[in-house]
Amino acid sequence: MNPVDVADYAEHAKATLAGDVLGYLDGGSGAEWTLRENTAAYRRIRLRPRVLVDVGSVDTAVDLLGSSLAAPLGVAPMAYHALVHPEAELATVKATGAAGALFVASMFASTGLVRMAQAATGPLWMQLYWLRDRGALLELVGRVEQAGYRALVLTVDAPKVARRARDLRSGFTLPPHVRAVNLDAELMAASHVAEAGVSAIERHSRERFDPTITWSDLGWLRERTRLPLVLKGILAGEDARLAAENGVDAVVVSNHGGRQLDGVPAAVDALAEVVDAVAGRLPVLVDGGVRRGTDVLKALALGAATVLVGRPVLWGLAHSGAAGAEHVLRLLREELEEAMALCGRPTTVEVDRSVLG
Ligand SMILES: Cc1cc2nc3c(=O)[nH]c(=O)nc-3n(C[C@H](O)[C@H](O)[C@H](O)COP(=O)(O)O)c2cc1C
Ligand SMILES: O=C(O)C(=O)c1ccccc1
Repeated sequence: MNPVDVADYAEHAKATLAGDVLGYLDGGSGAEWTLRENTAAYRRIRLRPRVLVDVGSVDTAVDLLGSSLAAPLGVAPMAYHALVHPEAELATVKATGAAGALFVASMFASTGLVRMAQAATGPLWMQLYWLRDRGALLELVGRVEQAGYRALVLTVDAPKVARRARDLRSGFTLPPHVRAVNLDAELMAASHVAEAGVSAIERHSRERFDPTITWSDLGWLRERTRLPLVLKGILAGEDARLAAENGVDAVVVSNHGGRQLDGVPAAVDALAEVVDAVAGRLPVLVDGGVRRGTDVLKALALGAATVLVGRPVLWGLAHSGAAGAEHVLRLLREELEEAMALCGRPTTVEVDRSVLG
């Protein structure tokens, strides 16, 4: 049967992917409470439509850090797209451009960063973790700048990767053909070996990520790149304010898709606090649990500039490569268009908190 919504793609992935890969993709940390909250929270938010508004044409376009997007949608940075399809990030990058969305490549992408840039037809950002080896970090930043990426996204909610029970139970390790090709061979090797009680991904992050960095270190990176700097993994208003004061250009409200600290609220429930704290000084993005166009509308209403989508894109990629990933993004965009029309808000600038009931 042809998928008609994101839930259909989720079901297809569940029925067809190998158990350990599915567990790595779909799973979260701890008791997976936050993971469940991410989707449950959207279902608790109610919409408040206005009627007899001319919605003969609906425009989903937004501007974000100097780029214009046909839809307020982006692909969240996710490691190793090659786990689910041989065309990997080349397929998802092409799909994203075709859908008019933003692509955020993971530092742990399984495709070369130059090849991703060559396949891109829309804005492309690169996500980074802060490596203990600052030389290696800067060298990577140089290659990212050179390749034409338009922003750096520093993920700050993972000084170490959290324990994920599904990966420990399955003994998940990367298959030999899946590698973080933009990082050095030593780092890559660690992710292929399992060890009792520590997943391969958890271990290499512990060895290579720098858990000591603070706001003052951010200045060091800020001085060494001209690219806009985005912080991903903000959940507190105080941190959003500090971001604005420390030369950061945008923040992503995120709990890492329920994969880091379990027990934090759904990203969408933390959104208003962050939006209010930055008070228009920075664009605020959000990710986690977006599965419907109405979810996108709710996030925009709470002040998000753009919404990032994670797992659904990999479900689409697993289903049918670039076509599936593009269909997932187009579905969300079409559902958003429909929701905006039915809510009586034909442009994104008209979407504010009055949309919420
Ligand atoms: C398989 C997988 C890999 C991920 N890898 C990364 C990563 O390399 N860097 C990062 O900042 N976030 C990573 N994330 C988190 C996503 O960027 C995003 O925050 C999350 O998936 C959003 O939630 P959603 O999947 O419910 O849309 C990953 C998430 C998944 C599911
Ligand atoms: O799996 C993840 O969520 C993630 O962020 C990650 C971290 C390090 C390596 C690969 C993925």
